[in-house]
Amino acid sequence: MAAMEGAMPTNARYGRVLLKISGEALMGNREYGLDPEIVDRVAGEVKSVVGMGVQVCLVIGGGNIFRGVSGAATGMERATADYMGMLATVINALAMQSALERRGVQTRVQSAIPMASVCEPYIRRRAVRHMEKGRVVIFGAGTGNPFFTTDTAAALRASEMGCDALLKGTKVDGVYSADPNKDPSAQRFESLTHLEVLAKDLQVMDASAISLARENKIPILVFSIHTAGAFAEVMAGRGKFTIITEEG
Ligand SMILES: Nc1ncnc2c1ncn2[C@@H]1O[C@H](COP(=O)(O)OP(=O)(O)OP(=O)(O)O)[C@@H](O)[C@H]1O
Ligand SMILES: O=c1ccn([C@@H]2O[C@H](COP(=O)(O)O)[C@@H](O)[C@H]2O)c(=O)[nH]1
Repeated sequence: MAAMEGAMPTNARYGRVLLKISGEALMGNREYGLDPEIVDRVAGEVKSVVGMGVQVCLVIGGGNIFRGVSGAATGMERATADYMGMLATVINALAMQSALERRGVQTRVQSAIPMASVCEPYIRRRAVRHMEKGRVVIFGAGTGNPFFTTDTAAALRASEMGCDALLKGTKVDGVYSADPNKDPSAQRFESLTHLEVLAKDLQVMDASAISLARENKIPILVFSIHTAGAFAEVMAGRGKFTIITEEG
């Protein structure tokens, strides 16, 4: 378990985690973009977990601004649309950086697409060092490659950072037998194996992200980022979440 320099995690089940936040979850009731109150509240949740002595890194989706598939549906070249989606994730990363720093949390944004005057480029060892120093690292621009998603970027960065767990903070409180927003009779799972998620084709996270987490033996915890205090509760093994592990 990774521990922050000079601090031991208290109450936390994991020493270093990656939190993936869906872009749409930061939109609130708006149709597009960011709700500053929600961004601020989520920053508060992250601060609480940093306060537990946990090393935290973040990947934020871009679905509140732009998704490549939507651009492609209007006739745009898919790769170009995907680059627009990746740029959207950098906007969200900068908004979260600002919210965290207003709360006194030290951060660094690293982008998979270099943009020298805006943030650091992604450098794996440098990101690890930032976390060891207690800084929250926010990874922008996904994997840097079109045809991927930020779920896969989250599993990739969690693997590269040697994270003990990958948490997905989204609009639903766990993994269901079907999309609960579309099927009110969907049943919620307490635990699953990575293979079960793949075999049942549960769409809460991309199959490539699940496979990568499975290969690297990283547990995935899915919870609602809208429940106040949920991130810290999940880190302490309490509250409502679905855990996906090798054993289930
Ligand atoms: N079996 C399932 N269990 C739970 N949620 C599911 C399931 N199938 C589909 N979903 C949907 O997946 C969503 C979670 O992914 P979400 O779209 O929020 O994140 P994302 O695509 O990674 O982020 P972004 O909004 O940035 O594109 C939930 O809101 C839910 O509606
Ligand atoms: O590695 C990546 C990550 C993302 N994209 C593009 O960005 C958008 C937004 O990401 P979400 O995961 O949907 O929130 C995505 O639709 C892709 O178009 C990418 O190309 N590569």
